[in-house]
Amino acid sequence: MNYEVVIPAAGQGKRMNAGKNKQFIELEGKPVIAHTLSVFEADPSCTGIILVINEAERDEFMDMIERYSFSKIKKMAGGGAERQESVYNGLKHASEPIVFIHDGARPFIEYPILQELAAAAEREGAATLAVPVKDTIKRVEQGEVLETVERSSLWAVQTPQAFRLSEILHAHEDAELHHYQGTDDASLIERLDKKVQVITGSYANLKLTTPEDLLIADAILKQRKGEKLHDTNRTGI
Ligand SMILES: Nc1ccn([C@@H]2O[C@H](COP(=O)(O)OP(=O)(O)OP(=O)(O)O)[C@@H](O)[C@H]2O)c(=O)n1
Ligand SMILES: C[C@](O)(CO)[C@H](O)COP(=O)(O)O
Repeated sequence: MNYEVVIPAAGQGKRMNAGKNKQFIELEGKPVIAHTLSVFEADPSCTGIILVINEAERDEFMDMIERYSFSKIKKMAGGGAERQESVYNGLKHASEPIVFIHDGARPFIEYPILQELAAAAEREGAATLAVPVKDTIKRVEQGEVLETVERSSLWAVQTPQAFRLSEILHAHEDAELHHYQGTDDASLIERLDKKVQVITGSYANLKLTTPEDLLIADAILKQRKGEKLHDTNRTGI
């Protein structure tokens, strides 16, 4: 099933504290955003990529696109002050009935799960990847525990999230109208009392947020490289 993807990459990476947009941090010599784009570039069902960027970084993005010969980027939209605004700016350029939204800062998404997500979005209207939380979660105020939240139904939500285009556009329009700020796009659908299907993702699909995430990122890449080498040796290719 075909889809387009909106990739917000217009953040500042404040928590990463790298002195630049974290999209341009290199992992094994390749910028984070190039790792992310490569997955969608390689997926035949992805018909177009809408990349959302800071205008001030346009030249840097253009150089990266040329260097890796990405051919599916149909639009580079300008980012907004918050992620939600950046995504909405990108969505306005989408045209496929199914659209994915995926953080530029999640470079480890893997190809096989994308079809499952697209099918769920077509069937249910909205779908997200998520994983069960591993830690005990407590509600805390002013350094004091208020309660321990029952963990069995808590999931950590990831991207991609997939939607019928008409529905997510309407949800963003309505959120803007009512000044609602969510931390993901699925929550904009939820506030309209519509269903969001959960597809179990992978703990490796982490969002690079703080410096220690880069250590995990290196380990994931090394492990994947090792796996590829192992496959190549087995098949003799
Ligand atoms: N105004 C914004 C804010 C975020 N993003 C993008 O949304 C994704 C997830 O956001 P986050 O991890 O919070 O990234 P930053 O906003 O860059 O990080 P920070 O909050 O630490 O500054 C990232 O790919 C980021 O580039 C965006 O396009 N526009
Ligand atoms: C959308 C998201 O990736 C879901 O986990 C996440 O909420 C975006 O990151 P932010 O730090 O809230 O901008």
